[in-house]
This record gives sequence, C-alpha cells and structure tokens, in this order.
Amino acid sequence: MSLLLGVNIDHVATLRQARYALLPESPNAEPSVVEAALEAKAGGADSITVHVRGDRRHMQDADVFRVKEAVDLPLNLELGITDEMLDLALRLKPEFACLVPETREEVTTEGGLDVTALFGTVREAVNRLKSAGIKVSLFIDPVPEHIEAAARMGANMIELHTGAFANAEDPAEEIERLAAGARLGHGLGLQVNAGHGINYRNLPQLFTVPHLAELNIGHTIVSRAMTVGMRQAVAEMLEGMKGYRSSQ
Ligand SMILES: CC(=O)[C@@H](O)[C@H](O)COP(=O)(O)O
Ligand SMILES: NCC(=O)COP(=O)(O)O
Repeated sequence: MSLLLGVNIDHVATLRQARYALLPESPNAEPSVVEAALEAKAGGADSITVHVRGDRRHMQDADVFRVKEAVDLPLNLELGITDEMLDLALRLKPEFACLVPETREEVTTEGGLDVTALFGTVREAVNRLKSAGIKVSLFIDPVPEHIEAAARMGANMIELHTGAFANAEDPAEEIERLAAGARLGHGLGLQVNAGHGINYRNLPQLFTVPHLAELNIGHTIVSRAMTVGMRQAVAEMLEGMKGYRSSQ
C-alpha cells in the first residue's frame, strides 16, 4: 500500500481570514476552502485535514461542514481537547479526529500532546469519539512513554510530530527518534502517521522512518499552490512520496 497523503488546507483559510475575518461566509470571501479541497482531491489527495482552533484563526466551524458535504474524501479533523471542540467533532462526524495540543499564543503547533500527563482526559476524549464511530489519532512527539500510552488508551493511530525534525539544523537525531517511535507504534498495533513542517525538500529524509502509513502536509503545499495551483502542488508532493515504499 502506498504512503497516503492528507492535505491540510488550514492556510487557505488563513489567506481568506486576512481580509474576511469578520465575514468568512460572505459570497465574496476568497480563497474558497471548498474549492481548495476539491482541487487537492483532483491532484490525488487521499484525505483532507482541517484544524479548527479554539481561536478560529483560520478554519471556521462552517468551513469544515461545507468541506465534508462537498468533497468526497475522508476528512481528518484536528482538534484540541475541549468540550467545545469535542461537541463540534461529534456533530461533524469526520472519518478521523486527531487530538492536538493547543495554546492561544502559539504561532503554530509547537509540540505533541502529553498523553501521559493527560492520560485520563485524553482517554475520555478518545472513547467519546470512538463511540461515535470516529477513528482517533493522537498528535504526539516520538516519546516511547507517549506512544505506549496511546496504545494503552485505545487510540487507532498516532501522528508523530515532525516539527523538531523539520526545524533541526542536523535532523539525523530527530530522524532516529522518529524511526524508533514508528517501530514501537507499529509493534503496538497503532497506525503510524506523521506531520508538521514536512516540505518538498525535507520529505526524502523521512524515507528511513519505517511503517509510515500517512503524511499530513499543509503549509508547504498551500505555499507551492500559490505558484502552480493546488492540483499540481498536491501531485508534485505525491510524486515525491512515491520513493518511500521502495526505500523500506
Ligand atoms: C497539528 C498540526 O501540525 C497542523 O494542524 C498545524 O497545526 C497547522 O496549523 P497551524 O499552522 O495553525 O498550527
Ligand atoms: N498535522 C500536521 C498537518 O496537518 C500539517 O502541518 P503543516 O504541514 O501545515 O506544518
């Protein structure tokens, strides 16, 4: 099975909010997140990822319902563990939900969910989402205790946070941490995904990380789409991902 690509379209909404923050549902509001998702599908995306943040800095609640309605692809909703966001997820009923840490002051997601310190809270959220038929992923750092806790609480998947890898001067150590985490997660029966900061240049460095099922990639694809359009930006990323399986 090929390595799957989840396209995160958050930053299409970032551009829209720059002008239409007060009127995101205006008929004039652009760019359209629905059109972006449809173009991502046309480019070959396997799923669409959207992160509705508590501060609604980019994706709005209405956006994700419209994307789910209009785009025939699995939807992966990223959310913080709050009653408000869990309620949204239970109303939306996406195929997948990925529980992520969130702080209002962060520029972007800065680390993985501390699933050991928050074990009970995370497990309750996992159970509520799974009871609604939603497959649950946990966005975590490649920390063995966190991976083991994810398996123990019944998560379906983990998404290894690749931000430290993406930001590292020399990524060798981070790549080994990710590889060890992927081996452990796979061995525990978890689907192992990865995401955050992956781009067209650093992607091949991840090919030594085994057992990856899916990459969630957004910022670099939306950035590339500024030049070549979303459909081609997605197709180019998929072309780059083709070498993964043969490198395993
Ligand atoms: C959880 C994750 O890595 C992505 O959703 C990332 O958060 C993109 O959204 P932001 O740029 O708002 O962080
Ligand atoms: N969970 C990672 C994601 O959805 C996309 O992150 P990025 O590629 O925008 O950094």
